[in-house]
Amino acid sequence: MEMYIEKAKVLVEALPYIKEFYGKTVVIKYGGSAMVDEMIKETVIQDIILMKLVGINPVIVHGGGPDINKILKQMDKKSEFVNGLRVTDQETMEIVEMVLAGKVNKSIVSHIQNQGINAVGISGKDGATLQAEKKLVNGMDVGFVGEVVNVNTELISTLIQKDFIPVIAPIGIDKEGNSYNINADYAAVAVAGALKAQKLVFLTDVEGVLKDVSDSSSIISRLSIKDVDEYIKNGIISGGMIPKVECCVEGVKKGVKTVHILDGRVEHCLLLEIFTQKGVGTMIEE
Ligand SMILES: NC(=[NH2+])NCCC[C@H](N)C(=O)O
Repeated sequence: MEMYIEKAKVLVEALPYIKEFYGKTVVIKYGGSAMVDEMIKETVIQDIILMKLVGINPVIVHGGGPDINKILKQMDKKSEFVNGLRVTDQETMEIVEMVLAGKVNKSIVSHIQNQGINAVGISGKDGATLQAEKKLVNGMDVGFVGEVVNVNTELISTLIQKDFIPVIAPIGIDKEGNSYNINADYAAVAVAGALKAQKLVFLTDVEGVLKDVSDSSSIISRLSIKDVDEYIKNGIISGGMIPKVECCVEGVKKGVKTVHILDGRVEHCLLLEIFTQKGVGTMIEE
């Protein structure tokens, strides 16, 4: 009997969160290992479907995974580099768009449809969802690399209303109709902010924000955006974690209630974070 009680407790623990998040939007930035490992990929999709079936509206913004480099290589497309930065010329941009909005995007849609749930894959160009401008990287023009200047939420909102899970490839469009490659983290923040999402969840290849980077058990479970500057100053947040956390702060400032950094290598990290009290990653809030 004991065993059954434990199982019931898991569901009862989830109950207040199912209530709280019912009808709310949760944006998931899907990238890294969670996109590469077939087994993990399947569990991520399962988690998203469970969220959907308990009344949450998931919106997926995905990265490119290793596919872009692989296909550029296969097509023997040599990249030019300016001060270490890859230049996205017209031809490279076309390949990036084919891979992101074609292959990667549609593969995610297939996985969801395989489970009998409706998903629609769009790129940021569809419905002028991600309106972009050229972005200078370290003051340099590196081609068709863009930043989001405005999000038109109409198409995403329509899909949500009709019960489709939107799956968004981070490609922006400018006033002339040019395509821009957008960093998927930034695209996810822009989308979550514009939708005033309940949550933005980053699936990453790290445990979360750690107090001590060499100790994976030292995870900071909750972090207020007020404390971020100090954590950066004293080196607790450092290196590649800085831009990630800055994205989270921006999300909260744009009106997203909580932003989560999760370890996408952990099976069912989404369910564990969203439907338990302690969660498994770092939750960033006001
Ligand atoms: N890393 C954490 N402290 N997570 C707590 C998550 C709490 C709750 N399940 C939520 O999603 O809002």
